[in-house]
Amino acid sequence: MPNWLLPENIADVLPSEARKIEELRRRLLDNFRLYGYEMVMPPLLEYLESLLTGAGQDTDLRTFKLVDQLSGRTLGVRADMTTQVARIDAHLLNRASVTRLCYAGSVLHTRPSGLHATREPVQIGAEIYGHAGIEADAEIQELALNSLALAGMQEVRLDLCHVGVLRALIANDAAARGQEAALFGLLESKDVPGLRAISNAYQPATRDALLALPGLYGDISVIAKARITLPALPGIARALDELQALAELAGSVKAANVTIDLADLRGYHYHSGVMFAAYVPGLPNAVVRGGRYDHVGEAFGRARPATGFSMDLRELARLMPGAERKRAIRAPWGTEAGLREKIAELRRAGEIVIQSLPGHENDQDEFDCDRAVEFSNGNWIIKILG
Ligand SMILES: N[C@@H](Cc1c[nH]c[nH+]1)C(=O)O
Repeated sequence: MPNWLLPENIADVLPSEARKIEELRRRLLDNFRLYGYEMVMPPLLEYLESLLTGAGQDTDLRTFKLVDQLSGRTLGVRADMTTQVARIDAHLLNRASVTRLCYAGSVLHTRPSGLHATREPVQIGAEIYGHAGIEADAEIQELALNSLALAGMQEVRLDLCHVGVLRALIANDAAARGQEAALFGLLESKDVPGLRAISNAYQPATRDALLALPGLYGDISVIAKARITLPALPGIARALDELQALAELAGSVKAANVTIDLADLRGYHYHSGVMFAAYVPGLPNAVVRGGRYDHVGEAFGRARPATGFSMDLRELARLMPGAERKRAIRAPWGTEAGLREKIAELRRAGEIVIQSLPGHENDQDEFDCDRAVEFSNGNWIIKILG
């Protein structure tokens, strides 16, 4: 095996793709700033216990582990920056007010999340801490949809769900308590026979509700149907009200097609309330995931309401149309003051100027040199190339 082969689902990013990713990263971060989000840069590695605090078993399985030669302790490479940002909010900032934070950076996954998925996504996201009301979720949802629009995504499907429905059902039935993980798993895979088997000993109302959840999928009318089908527990009523408010809000954004899926709890292991995932044509996996996770701050010793979203820049950039080749100016190699001054002036004006190294006059692959700097009648001038 040649020793320059890369591991499976790990790849180099070549120039035109790298430029798309970087331009999108800048565009999204600049937009987050317009909403008042402050950027933070958590470390790539942390002690494993801190990295996995509040993160759930799913994150544990996705985390690469290694031994720290300095302390002898186990370190983890981040698989998701969201909980790191919650740690920053809980411990380092220690603010009592609302805090808006954003981030962008590589994360590593031990296993790809799909057949062709990368194990090194470039995660970008935004989080709000300190507000428990639906208004924060509404802002996050708007920003997520807005980010997809900035990435040129025209057709977006937004799936909304709420972990509060299942939690309320479990809390209300002694026989179901302690079986939360199994129930989440069965609902994730929409395993109705499995749900039927596990719920044998539950109250009939809990059982009927669990068996109804996989069918509570569709447009906003599902919420009204759920109000009739599911038991009238306060936790369920609250969850359905929140879903209704967010679905109406998202429905008013043009190009977003909203669906409700009360059994879609895939990949949400630290979330505590309303959750969403956005899908675009051409990609089976969600391009954006987000939602409320009020208990993670508590695991860090400081309870803070939290909600946010994140997405993979690599995947988004791949869905965008190919970047056009950038127009550039070719200049000869040389050290004369006049030439150097001319080149500097053009670059100050935002032009790309590429000096040809001797013997490599036609090498500029990514750039379309439509002009050239030339010496004519004692001056350095720009010549349009045909
Ligand atoms: N980081 C979560 C999404 C999220 C961000 N903030 C809240 N939830 C994920 O990757 O699924």
